[in-house]
Formats: sequence, structure tokens, C-alpha cells
Amino acid sequence: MTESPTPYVLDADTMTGGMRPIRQAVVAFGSNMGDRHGRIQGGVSTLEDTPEVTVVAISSVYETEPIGTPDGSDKFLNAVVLIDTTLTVHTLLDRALAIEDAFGRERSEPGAPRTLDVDLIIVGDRVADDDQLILPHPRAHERGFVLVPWLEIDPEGEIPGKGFVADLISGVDTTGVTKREDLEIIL
Ligand SMILES: Nc1ncnc2c1ncn2[C@@H]1O[C@H](COP(=O)(O)OP(=O)(O)OP(=O)(O)O)[C@@H](O)[C@H]1O
Ligand SMILES: Nc1nc2c(c(=O)[nH]1)N=C(CO)CN2
Repeated sequence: MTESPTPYVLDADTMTGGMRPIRQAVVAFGSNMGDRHGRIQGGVSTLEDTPEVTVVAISSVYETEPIGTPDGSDKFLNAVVLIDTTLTVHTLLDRALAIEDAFGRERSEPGAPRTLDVDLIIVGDRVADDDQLILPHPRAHERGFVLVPWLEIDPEGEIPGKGFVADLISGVDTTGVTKREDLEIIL
């Protein structure tokens, strides 16, 4: 009997064969349109439904003043999630974009209200800089609406090349970031 060759997966990111490593990633969710809490809850649940993703920790929900959006924009709800994943970074990005689409995201002009925004903040120590993906997220280190929820669930958190979340947060205005004690994201 002829044996078939041993199947293996070529990991496009590491270009090594065999098992893909488990990486811990930080994923940020934001919404400032419609049922903001329902959309973030749905987005986190959908991410957890991905076979190669395990949600490890979920922050509280924060109400946040909009930053970098047109005057008069509505406030956001934001939350941050820690996951373990064996997905490649680009497949994880595709998953994030599909979740945005599933919750009604329309890509219009920058700063337009968003039903659901899903950003990859870090994926382990992976660095990316291409047309689709920049890692670490290039603006995360200056965003209170990312750093405050991230610190809550990961006091040792670090943005490679930028520093520890606990240190970065002291250089950021966090006055517009308020925990919503009445809301939570559950699996
Ligand atoms: N780390 C990343 N996480 C998510 N999307 C990214 C990342 N790096 C690059 N992108 C690209 O950004 C595009 C979407 O940008 P989007 O319209 O969501 O930006 P934004 O949410 O308005 O702004 P910001 O990126 O500052 O949060 C995606 O199509 C994706 O290819
Ligand atoms: N408070 C807040 N402001 C933002 C947010 C966000 O999630 N929260 N997302 C943006 C673009 O992704 C731009 N500005």
C-alpha cells in the first residue's frame, strides 16, 4: 500500500511548515451608532465562534468621547478582548473585517459613524506593514479608549516598540473614558 505524504500547513507568516504557534492577540471593539452594546456583544461572540480563536479575557464596556471624528459625533462604546489564536495575522484580519461587515459596517469617509469597528492592536510580537495590515496598530498607543480597557484585563500588557500599557497610559488624556457599570460583554 502506498502511503500518502504527510499533510502539513505552510504558515504564510512564518514560512515554516508544521503546527502554527498560538499567539496572544489584543482586539479592540468600538461602536458609535445604533445598538452599540448589542453590536459589540455580537462581535465578541462571533469572534469566539471562530474555531482557531479562544477568548481569554474581556474588558468592561467604556463610554468614550469620540477622537478624530467630525464635531458633533456621537460617543462610542469601546471594549478590548484578549484572545489566543493559531490564525495567521492576515486571516485574523479577514475575520475582523468579516465581523464588521456582519454587523452592518459601511466603509465611507474617515470619521463617519460606525456600527462596529474591530481593530487588531497587537498579535504577539508580530510586526506587519502592508496595504492591508499594520501591526502593532499604529494609533493604539495614543488612544485612551484602547489603553484603559486593555490595562484592566492585562496589567502586564505591552505594545512592542512602544512600551508597557501601564506607562503609555500616563501620557494619554483618559478623561473622556468612563466605565459603564451597567453594561457587560458575556460569552
Ligand atoms: N491593525 C489593524 N487592525 C484593523 N485594520 C487594520 C489594521 N491595520 C490596517 N488595517 C486596515 O484598515 C482598514 C480599515 O480601516 P478603518 O476604516 O476601520 O479605519 P478606522 O477604524 O476609521 O481608523 P483606525 O484604524 O484609526 O481605527 C482595514 O481595511 C484594514 O485593512
Ligand atoms: N472614542 C473613540 N473614538 C474613536 C474610535 C473609537 O473606537 N472610540 N474609533 C475611531 C476610528 O476607529 C476614531 N475615534
